[in-house]
Amino acid sequence: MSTAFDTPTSANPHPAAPDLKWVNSFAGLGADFYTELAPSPLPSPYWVGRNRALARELGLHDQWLESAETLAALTGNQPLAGSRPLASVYAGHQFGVWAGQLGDGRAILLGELETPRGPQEIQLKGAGKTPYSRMGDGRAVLRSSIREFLCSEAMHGLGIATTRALCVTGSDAAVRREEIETAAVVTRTAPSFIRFGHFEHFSYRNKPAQLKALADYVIARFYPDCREARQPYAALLQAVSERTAHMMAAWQAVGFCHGVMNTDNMSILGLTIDYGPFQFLDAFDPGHICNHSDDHGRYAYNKQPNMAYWNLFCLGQALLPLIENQEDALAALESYKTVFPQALQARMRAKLGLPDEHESDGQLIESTFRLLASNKVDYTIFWRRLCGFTAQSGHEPVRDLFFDLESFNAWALQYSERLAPVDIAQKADLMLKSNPKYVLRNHLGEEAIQAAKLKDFSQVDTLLTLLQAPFDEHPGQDSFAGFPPDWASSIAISCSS
Ligand SMILES: Nc1ncnc2c1ncn2[C@@H]1O[C@H](COP(=O)(O)OP(=O)(O)OP(=O)(O)O)[C@@H](O)[C@H]1O
Ligand SMILES: [Mg+2]
Repeated sequence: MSTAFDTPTSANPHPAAPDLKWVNSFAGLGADFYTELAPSPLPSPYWVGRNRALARELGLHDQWLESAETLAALTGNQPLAGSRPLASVYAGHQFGVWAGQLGDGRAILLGELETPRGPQEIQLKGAGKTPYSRMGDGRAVLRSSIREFLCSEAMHGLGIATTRALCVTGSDAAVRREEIETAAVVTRTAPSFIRFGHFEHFSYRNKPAQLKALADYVIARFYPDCREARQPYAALLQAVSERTAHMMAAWQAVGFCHGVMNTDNMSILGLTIDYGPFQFLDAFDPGHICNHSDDHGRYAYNKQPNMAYWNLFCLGQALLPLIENQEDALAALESYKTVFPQALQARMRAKLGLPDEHESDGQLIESTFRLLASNKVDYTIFWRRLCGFTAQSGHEPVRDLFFDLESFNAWALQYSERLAPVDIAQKADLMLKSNPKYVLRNHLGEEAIQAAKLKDFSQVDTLLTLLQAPFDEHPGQDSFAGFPPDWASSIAISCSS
């Protein structure tokens, strides 16, 4: 099939400037939804990390991510022909409180590209001030940009719905946070960056026509089945609730803490969005709070599923003028309460290597979580070691992780009994595909960041390779799959980014 991304032709001689096909459908919503503006340039940009696999998926030439023109364009220093840069307006509830109008304060949407994976929006995060920057400087620092770049690809590698990251470019331009840092820009992609907060904005401003236009746009592009429903907007709320439920089950199963689940950070497509103070659990602590700015633990690991429901409730309220009937809205939200536990249980069964469902599985999963919590066991290492556990053998490497051996032995007996009828090869295969060896632990990100600050980007590259295939063994790279060092617990990740 011939696409706009095929090998260069005489009409399109430079691989750095492929004939990108822009659609820019969001811009078609009209001026109430955004402000058109160009990104602000940064001096002397350089590459920090490049995701060639994603570039290929998007149908871009390999050389595209090598060229100086692309570097300039994705740092915001040079326009890309056909793009239509804009910052969108949204609102949100932050830490449970209505925050009023927000918007893309440092992210600029270049537009939407036609790609072999369907239309994809291209956004530059950290590309300068916009009318929605409020007190912010419109910038993102190198540290947080590397974290976002690596984590979005890690989540994708884990099979979790997420925005993606094509590259990070840096500049030595100074950015003031707690200390002086340097600037960076992450080029992100997603079918859409629309958040719950976009709907809240038009609802709270009492703009029903815009609210309806936005809902119709989202339905037409992403939830076309809802159009056929008796109440399309209630159907939309239900579909978003279900996607969010699947995303939350995936987070909980892998031990991912998001850290800032405000409604402006909830994607209408059920994608993980805004990688700020996130963390993959080291020792299993259900009440773990990864965001040092989250004083009351609103977004602690074990509260995330309820917070997602709270956020969906806000979306439901925002959609009420369209749904009209409160009963329909509540019924649509109910789906979260059934889909989330089912999806979580399915994921946990896979982690335990149980291909079929059994009525005692819920109890086994509960007792596994309790055991991990009381022994503060490393979450990722436990599950990976468990892949070698059978009813007859492989207990030792798992037992070594526990100090309360009596409880472990009781649990191991319960698990062994459940495993008895399961085919060993099938179990191992399922578990090795469900329990990653590599996750982006805080200390791994931190080491890559420290090296990157000295202009050594090799660890960013290495981590990207490992995290894009986190279930594979990667011989020779075991040091990236080990226990966190003692200093890892002193890493303080806050909202500052
Ligand atoms: N340095 C900054 N300059 C301008 N606006 C900012 C800055 N940091 C955050 N904001 C804005 O503050 C609000 C909340 O920020 P939050 O940290 O949730 O988002 P973010 O990390 O900037 O981006 P995103 O959600 O797009 O990944 C958003 O409207 C965001 O654009
Ligand atoms: Mg945000």
